[in-house]
Amino acid sequence: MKYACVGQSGLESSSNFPLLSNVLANPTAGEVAISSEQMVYDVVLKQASLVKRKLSSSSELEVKPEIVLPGNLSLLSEAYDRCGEICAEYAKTFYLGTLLMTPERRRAIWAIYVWCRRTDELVDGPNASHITPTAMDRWESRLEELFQGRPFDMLDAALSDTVAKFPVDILPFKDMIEGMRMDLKKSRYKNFDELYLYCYYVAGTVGLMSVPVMGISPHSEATTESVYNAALALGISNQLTNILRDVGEDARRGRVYLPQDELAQAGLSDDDIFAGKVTDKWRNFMKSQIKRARMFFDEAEKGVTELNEASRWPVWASLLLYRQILDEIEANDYNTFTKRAYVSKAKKLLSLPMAYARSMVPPSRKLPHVMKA
Ligand SMILES: CC(C)=CCC/C(C)=C/CC/C(C)=C/CC/C(C)=C/[C@@H]1[C@@H](COP(=O)(O)OP(=O)(O)O)[C@]1(C)CC/C=C(\C)CC/C=C(\C)CCC=C(C)C
Ligand SMILES: [Mn+2]
Repeated sequence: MKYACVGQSGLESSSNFPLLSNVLANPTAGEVAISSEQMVYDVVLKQASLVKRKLSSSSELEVKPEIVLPGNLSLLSEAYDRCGEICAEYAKTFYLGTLLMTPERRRAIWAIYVWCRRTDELVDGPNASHITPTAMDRWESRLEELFQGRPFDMLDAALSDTVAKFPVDILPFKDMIEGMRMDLKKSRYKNFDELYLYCYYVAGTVGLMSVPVMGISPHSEATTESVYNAALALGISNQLTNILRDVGEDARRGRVYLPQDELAQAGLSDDDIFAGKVTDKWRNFMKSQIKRARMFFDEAEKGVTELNEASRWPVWASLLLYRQILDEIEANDYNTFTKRAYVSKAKKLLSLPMAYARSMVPPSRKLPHVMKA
């Protein structure tokens, strides 16, 4: 059966899918039209059931014992240390947050971070103009190899060890590569449905990769699916924020990630983006985009408390810090053409104890059913 993705306005709510409607529109003959959100939700369900199955079939906790040859042990620990250094260099606050996690979880998250960073660098880094589809295919083959225990280099070896120890599936990794491929060949997004899929590929996937390592609290009564859904929402909200912050920078590279149909509805076009003038039309457009990004952050909040206690702080910190970029965009009068919205050091510092306080809140218990008099 063939599936066709369809467009959605993206701001309405529906019962099955938390933030979007699942409208079927204009499928061509022989196709069943499903929205990007439905496609991505299927991935969430698959990941959640996979992790449940793997955990219930294993008699140990999540971490498998080390079976390594004596010489390899120190090589592996060097590889993880290098991942930690890279993480500290690129994402200091997040790195600090990981220090609260258990050593196994912490180094596994570093290994995932480094693989994501390297994947992003392929299309965003200094050599991006030389990256061909073949290079992406080779990167994907390397991924498959490392999942089968045959890493190509030291950093891959750390991830190879991580995926052997935690119930991490290859699909979100492959999907991230797919997102980078999309970035190479696509510079416009017809509607929010197309943009949603892109955001899932490049950022929602990070949530799906991280939860099996971070772990869900043993006290959580939430369903695994709902926690994965929140993780996905955090990735989407971060990426939407990233896009709103970088409108000017992306336009200078010939890229417009904003949904074309919503721009048109607001009376705007690519030319307005390239001209970079803050008008009332632009302000109104940005207000609705910010509102949507905040809805995804709200959705993400519901899941953070359900994570293992030691994993909550870095996630809260990342959520609070990234969400404040939206406040800064507002404070800059929506000028994301020439001003980069950033959160000051003072505000960042203030957010850290706030994140810590939130991370102390245990998962909520379902109230026992109370009979009405
Ligand atoms: C605690 C935490 C944040 C863990 C995630 C660690 C991790 C593996 C991060 C990888 C990030 C990465 C390098 C992704 C590659 C693609 C990319 C660059 C995406 C953008 C990140 C922001 O980076 P930056 O501002 O540096 O962007 P530029 O390249 O400079 O443009 C993204 C916007 C998305 C990153 C997505 C997340 C951080 C989502 C994390 C979600 C979770 C950890 C799930 C938490 C669980 C629940 C239940 C809420
Ligand atoms: Mn990037």
